[in-house]
Parts: sequence; C-alpha cells; structure tokens
Amino acid sequence: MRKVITRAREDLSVIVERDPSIRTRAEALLHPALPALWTHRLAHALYTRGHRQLARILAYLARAVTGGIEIHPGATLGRRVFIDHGAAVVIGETARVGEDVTIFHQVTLGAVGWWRDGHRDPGARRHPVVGDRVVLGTNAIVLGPVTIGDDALVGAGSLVLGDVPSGARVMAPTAEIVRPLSPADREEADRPLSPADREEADRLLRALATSGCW
Ligand SMILES: CC(C)(COP(=O)(O)OP(=O)(O)OC[C@H]1O[C@@H](n2cnc3c(N)ncnc32)[C@H](O)[C@@H]1OP(=O)(O)O)[C@@H](O)C(=O)NCCC(=O)NCCS
Ligand SMILES: CC(=O)OC[C@H](N)C(=O)O
Repeated sequence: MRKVITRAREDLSVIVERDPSIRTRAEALLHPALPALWTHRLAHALYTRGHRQLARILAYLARAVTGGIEIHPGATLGRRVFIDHGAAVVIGETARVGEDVTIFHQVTLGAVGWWRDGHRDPGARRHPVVGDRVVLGTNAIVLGPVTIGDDALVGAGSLVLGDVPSGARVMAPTAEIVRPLSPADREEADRPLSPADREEADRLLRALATSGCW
C-alpha cells in the first residue's frame, strides 16, 4: 500500500512539474491523465496474470471517463509518464513507453495494420518502443515496431514510420503563412490591364498555344 501511495504522490508531482496550468497537487487530482494511468497500472497487472477480460473492462471504463485515453492493458508504461489533456490518445498492446515520457493529446502509438501484422511471428511486437524522457507532441503518430530513442522529441503532427535515434527531433512541415497584401500591392493587383499589357498577354497566350506545350 505504501508503494501505491508513493507512486500516486509521484504522479501528482509530475503533473504539477510539467503542466504550468496546474499549481497544486490538489488541483492535479482532477487532471484527466490520472484515471487513465492509475487504471492502467491495475489493468496491466491483471493482464499479465492472465485476467484479460477484467483488464479489458478496466481499460474500457478508463477510456470512457478520460475522453478517449485508450491504453491497451498489455502496454508497458514507465514511471512518471505524463499524458497532458489526454483526449484520443491510443497506446497499443505491445507498446513500451519508458520513464519520464510526456505525451500530449491525440498521440497514437499504433500498429501499421492487420495486413502486415498477420505475417509477423506469434507474439511479435507490432507497436513502438518509446525511450526515456521522450516528448510526443500532439497528433504525433508512430506506427509499427519502431524504436524512439531516449530524449527524442517528436513534434506535433509528425508521422513516424521508422526508428528515431536518441536525442533526435522529428519535425512535421508547418503550415504556410500567407501574409495579407499591403494597400499598395492590393492596388497593383486590382489595377486593370493597360492595352499594351493586354496585347502582350495575348501574344504570350498565342505563343503558348502554338508551342505544343499547352
Ligand atoms: C499508409 C499505410 C496503410 C501503409 O501501410 P504499409 O503496409 O506500410 O504499405 P506499403 O508497404 O504499401 O507502403 C509503405 C510505404 O508508404 C509510405 N507511407 C506509409 N504511410 C504513409 C503515409 N501515411 N503517408 C505517406 N507515406 C506513407 C512508407 O514510408 C513506405 O514508403 P517506402 O516504401 O518508400 O519506404 C500505413 O502506414 C498506415 O497509415 N496504416 C494505418 C494504420 C493506423 O492508422 N494504425 C493506427 C492503429 S492505432
Ligand atoms: C492501437 C492499434 O495498433 O490498433 C490496431 C489493432 N487493434 C492492433 O492492436 O494491432
């Protein structure tokens, strides 16, 4: 029982440390990650002792109360794993998550698909292994039996299908920022074509049409 209380206090401290919006352990008690992590610990213990159905029921209940944190009871999670926000986090059956890992919402540690996994040896891993102190940004998707090395950072919105070395940073492309036109540029864009410009444009179009590239 002492061990359970120590781990619970540790989980609360981790929330206060890594979520600036939470100031006290009392506040951390209402963090959405807690029911997921605490239930998973129990579910995993039941699962490894062969009580698959009971473990499944617990995981099902945790998913319902956390807005969709779905951790398969077979997955292994290290100490001080922090799941921020939590909505729609999926961690597959053979995933292994190290210690001090931070996981934001909508992260998937999933399999590539049944068409691939059907060809693996029975019991073979089909989900990722995540090293210690890794950060998985929101919407990061890691598929297959790949390894994310210690201290790696997987940026928001990344799709990872291969191993990531320790300490590496994975960055998804960011959205293009289109700046508004300045009043002068807008005036230029709206200006009607002069007769000379129109003639030049017609000439270019005719040249294109007869070039065979059109
Ligand atoms: C796209 C997908 C179906 C490909 O599956 P696959 O069995 O690996 O298919 P293939 O072998 O035909 O394709 C692999 C190639 O596609 C590329 N690829 C895979 N997923 C891709 C994606 N989403 N976008 C772009 N390229 C992708 C791979 O890099 C690989 O390229 P390469 O051959 O140059 O190395 C799979 O990656 C996927 O997205 N599965 C969905 C599974 C899922 O959502 N799981 C979550 C479970 S919780
Ligand atoms: C999380 C995930 O990989 O789901 C896909 C499938 N249910 C499986 O366990 O392989």
